[in-house]
Amino acid sequence: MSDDILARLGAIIAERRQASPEDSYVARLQAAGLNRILEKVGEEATEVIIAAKDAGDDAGRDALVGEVADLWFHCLVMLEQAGTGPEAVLARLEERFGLSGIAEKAARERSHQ
Ligand SMILES: N=c1c2ncn([C@@H]3O[C@H](COP(=O)(O)OP(=O)(O)OP(=O)(O)O)[C@@H](O)[C@H]3O)c2ncn1[C@@H]1O[C@H](COP(=O)(O)O)[C@@H](O)[C@H]1O
Repeated sequence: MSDDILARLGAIIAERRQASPEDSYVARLQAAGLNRILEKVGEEATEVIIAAKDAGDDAGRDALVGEVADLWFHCLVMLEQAGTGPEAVLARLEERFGLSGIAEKAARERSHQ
């Protein structure tokens, strides 16, 4: 089922701490460490931007979806490395749901005065 795919993927990424880098791409990234993971997040973000510029037709949109999936996946690996996971990000989005970005920014600026 796709509705809990982020949670399921987060759980697999955490389990890969016990896996061998020979057999698992995630374990290989974890063994390589934070800088390598951040390098991958940066590469994937750049690929998303390039794909978004070229997403004017079905093939382009499909390529963009694939690049965003790569970025989300590598962000999950980064979150696990930092000791957190997708549940925390989903909870944050849930908290913000329905709150206009403009209203949120205004409230933040008032609290800093
Ligand atoms: N969702 C993904 C996923 N998305 C992308 N990728 C990998 O991320 C890499 C993307 O990097 P690039 O496009 O830069 O390709 P590359 O040149 O092969 O990468 P590098 O050599 O630069 O590392 C590819 O190797 C993809 O296979 C993923 N690898 C794993 N998963 C999930 O993670 C689970 C655990 O994976 P393993 O740890 O490999 O078992 C899998 O079952 C999947 O569900």
